[in-house]
Amino acid sequence: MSSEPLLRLEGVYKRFGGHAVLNDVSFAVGPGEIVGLVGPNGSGKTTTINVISGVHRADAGAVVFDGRPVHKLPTFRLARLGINRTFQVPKVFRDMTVRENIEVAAHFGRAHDADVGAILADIDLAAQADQLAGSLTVNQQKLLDLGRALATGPKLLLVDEIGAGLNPAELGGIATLLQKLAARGIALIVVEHLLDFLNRITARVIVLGAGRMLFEGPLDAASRDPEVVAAFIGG
Ligand SMILES: Nc1ncnc2c1ncn2[C@@H]1O[C@H](COP(=O)(O)OP(=O)(O)OP(=O)(O)O)[C@@H](O)[C@H]1O
Repeated sequence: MSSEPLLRLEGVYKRFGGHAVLNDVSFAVGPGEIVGLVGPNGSGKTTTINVISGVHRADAGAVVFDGRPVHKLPTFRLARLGINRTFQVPKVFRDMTVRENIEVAAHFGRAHDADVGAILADIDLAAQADQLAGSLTVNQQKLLDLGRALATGPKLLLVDEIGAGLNPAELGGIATLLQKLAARGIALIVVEHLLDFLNRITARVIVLGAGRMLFEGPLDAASRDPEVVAAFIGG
């Protein structure tokens, strides 16, 4: 990790109605680093991603990206700066071809010269380039969702539960791809319930419990941390 992180969350708070969903969340991510974001259901993982990507605005605290505060910027401005994400349920245009999905996404990002062929090869969908996205399998739609995010030329990619419902071979393929992206310098925050999958791609996790940061460090140490164990078993 370089001396200046790419992303810094500083004391981020988010409430929905009377419910405090994020409570003083602070962490940093460097270029090319993969960080796992884990925690029980409802602990605030997706909300963290939604705040970083501009879907929700933090009530207090700051999100600093590439040295500038970005927590008041809308999603499309953040995409142009180099922040993009995937969704738990892939958001592809089902009536467009795979290639068209990537071409459209490229217009919203930083890299207007997106190399569509290279992205299709990365996500292993070159053979399906002219098929309608709606005809793809769930795994392929997740890969296309990732490809759409890549078409914007992200420096930071937020990956929300990409592993759910995939078989071991599909998981292996996605793990390899995420590592390849990190090796190119893209920072990744990976929200995931599948700890074996996370363990393959990163040694560093942040654990949230009821919106608070419970732990930051190696995954194997997290699993021995009493507060983390209590949060997962509802203690
Ligand atoms: N737009 C919203 N309006 C109201 N409450 C919300 C909203 N989004 C999230 N919440 C609530 O915030 C809490 C945290 O939700 P979030 O989706 O961030 O959790 P999570 O850790 O990603 O959970 P999961 O693992 O189940 O996806 C939950 O109680 C959820 O119901």
